[in-house]
Amino acid sequence: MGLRVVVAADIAGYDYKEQLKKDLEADDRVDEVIDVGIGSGEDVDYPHVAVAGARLIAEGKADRGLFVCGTGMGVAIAANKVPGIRASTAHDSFSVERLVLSNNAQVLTFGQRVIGLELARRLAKEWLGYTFDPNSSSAPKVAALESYDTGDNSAEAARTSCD
Ligand SMILES: O=C(CO)[C@H](O)COP(=O)(O)O
Repeated sequence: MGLRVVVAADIAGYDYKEQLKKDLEADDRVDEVIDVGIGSGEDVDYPHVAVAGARLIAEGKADRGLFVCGTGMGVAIAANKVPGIRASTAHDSFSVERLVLSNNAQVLTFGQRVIGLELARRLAKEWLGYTFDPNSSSAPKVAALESYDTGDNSAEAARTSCD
């Protein structure tokens, strides 16, 4: 089964979002692209579109998010406000890989004012190819993140590497 990817952008990320959306729609690994805005002629600030997109993932209606604003940082910060969501900007190949394989992040963000369009398109393609391995050495660290999110303090009680 292919991925359901939600895309979102403010006005500073709109042009990239439109191109990335086309790329995703043409990609065999993607079953569905859900666009939560902004649409043409709209102007909605980044916190609102990013939270709307992240909520779809938290509710199980989408698997991943690709969000764009001027820097990528605003949409990432906003998406991370939604419990269960892990989002970050990544503008290089290694970071995109680790965002999935280390952090099991559902949301990748780009800054339209920071990264070139062709690099963003290439990184988005690479991103689709990664799948988190729940048996990897990164899994307990992601579980610890989740436990801080839910307020379950079991991971903090069992922590081994920060003392
Ligand atoms: O990049 C943004 C937020 O991180 C956004 O697209 C522009 O925000 P602003 O600099 O506050 O206008």
